[in-house]
Amino acid sequence: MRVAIDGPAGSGKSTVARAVAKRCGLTYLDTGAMYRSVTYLCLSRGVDVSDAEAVSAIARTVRIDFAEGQGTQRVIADGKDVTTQIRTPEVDKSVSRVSAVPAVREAMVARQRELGLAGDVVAEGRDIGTVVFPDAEVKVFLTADPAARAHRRAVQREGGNAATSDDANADAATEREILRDLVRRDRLDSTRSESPLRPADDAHHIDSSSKSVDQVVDEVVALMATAIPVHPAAPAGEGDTTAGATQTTGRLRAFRKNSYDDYYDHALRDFPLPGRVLLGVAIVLVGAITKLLWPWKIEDAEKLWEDVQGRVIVMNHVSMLDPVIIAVSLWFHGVGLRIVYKSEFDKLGIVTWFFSRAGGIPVVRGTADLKAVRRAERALRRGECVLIYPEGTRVKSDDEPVEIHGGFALMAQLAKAPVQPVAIVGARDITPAGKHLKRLGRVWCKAGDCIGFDEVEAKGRKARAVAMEKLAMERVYALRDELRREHPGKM
Ligand SMILES: Nc1ncnc2c1ncn2[C@@H]1O[C@H](COP(=O)(O)OP(=O)(O)OP(=O)(O)O)[C@@H](O)[C@H]1O
Ligand SMILES: Nc1ccn([C@H]2C[C@H](O)[C@@H](COP(=O)(O)O)O2)c(=O)n1
Repeated sequence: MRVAIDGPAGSGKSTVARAVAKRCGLTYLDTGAMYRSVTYLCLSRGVDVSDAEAVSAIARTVRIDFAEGQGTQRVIADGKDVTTQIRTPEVDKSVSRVSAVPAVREAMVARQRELGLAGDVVAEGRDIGTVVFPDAEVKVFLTADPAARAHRRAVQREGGNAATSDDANADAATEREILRDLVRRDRLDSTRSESPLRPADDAHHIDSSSKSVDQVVDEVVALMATAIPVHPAAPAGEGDTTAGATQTTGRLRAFRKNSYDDYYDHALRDFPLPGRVLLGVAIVLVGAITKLLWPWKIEDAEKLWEDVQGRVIVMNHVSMLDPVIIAVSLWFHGVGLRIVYKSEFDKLGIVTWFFSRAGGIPVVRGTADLKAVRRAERALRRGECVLIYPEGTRVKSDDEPVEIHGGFALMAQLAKAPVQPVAIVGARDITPAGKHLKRLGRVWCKAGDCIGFDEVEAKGRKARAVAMEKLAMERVYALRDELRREHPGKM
């Protein structure tokens, strides 16, 4: 999904775009930083910013990249970290002039599109919704009145943050000067002939003057949740290596410092061999121990492996044994499985290390985590199964209110994959409420038939996804009730 946030200086675009990207697992693209980099290079090389030819020559040859470091996104121009240098008053004064040069814009827009190639991006600037990504699924035009923007910027320049402190003060003279500069820049940015600052016709307008950052972020995330992705994921084999994109092809080599993302984005068959062997050993051991302590059985188990296509397996969640049973069973039948797990588990490095090698895909709960959705979609297209617990967390009693998280239907819909319901009973009894010690006991699962979207009657993509969620969970609970009838007393 592409999210475009445009608006005048100081309206909060960077703050909001960064927070939305973090919350939803998307790449953040600060396009203003790119125009600033060109401006900084001009100033540092003694190039007159009114010399359009000389400025264009720099813009055409510079290579701008973004990298993570020191807790923030770093801006790299021709291999040099310019993150700090591009935020000086000197750059502020000249950047509007530089960014008005058509050849500069042409070069920057081309690089921005390249950086956004992977699709999952929150880009902010002045012309994102109108020029750079006119087909972005969500477009926001963020404004705030000039006085509020000048105050925020003045506080920021003095090392404070108007977003986190209501009574943050700044020197009145500085604030006046910043206000003058902002108004001047607004005028230049919105009246230039080339890609002037203006809202896209289909942009949502948000005035942040009296809203907190969190309120604005919530509004954007809500817009994303109702937007329909229009950019299909790159089919398997078409991964690319541009910044922010995901490399999905090629075997991962052992002992090569592969990142966690490498594991989330690659096919299981491309994982390094030593890791796969180690995982196999762990699965055999865990399978044997759990079978011994809690003899488990899957009724109609062949439904899980007789069909080779990728599918989303949804299941009720009562204990940590639930994913183990499915993972062990599918591994023994050679079916690749990606388990979608809550990113809270990633607080422990060793857990992230193990889950990534085991083919897990982390999801940031309570958000539209589109990166996770895309990863799952690609896995399904490759023929891997995706196991997901729509109940979110373990349900310890039938009286507990349960909220179903619907991302699974979107994954299936995007990948044109079916959804398979599975139920489990007995596992809840092995961890009695309030106790850590496990009890021995039998556990039963039951696999249901795959549900295709052709069984769903609703019209429209969103309505069909919602209908699939409902139908799949009804089937899960019907299977669970069948198991309870067959094995009375088991929960
Ligand atoms: N809703 C808000 N309420 C209060 N302060 C905010 C709000 N949004 C952003 N800020 C603060 O305002 C300052 C400017 O925000 P930010 O840099 O995100 O604006 P911007 O639109 O990206 O500006 P520019 O286009 O010049 O880069 C920051 O210190 C930020 O913390
Ligand atoms: N897409 C963009 C982004 C930025 N600019 C110009 C306008 C600003 O004056 C300058 C710096 O941007 P900021 O860092 O303040 O967001 O760059 C543009 O023309 N188009």
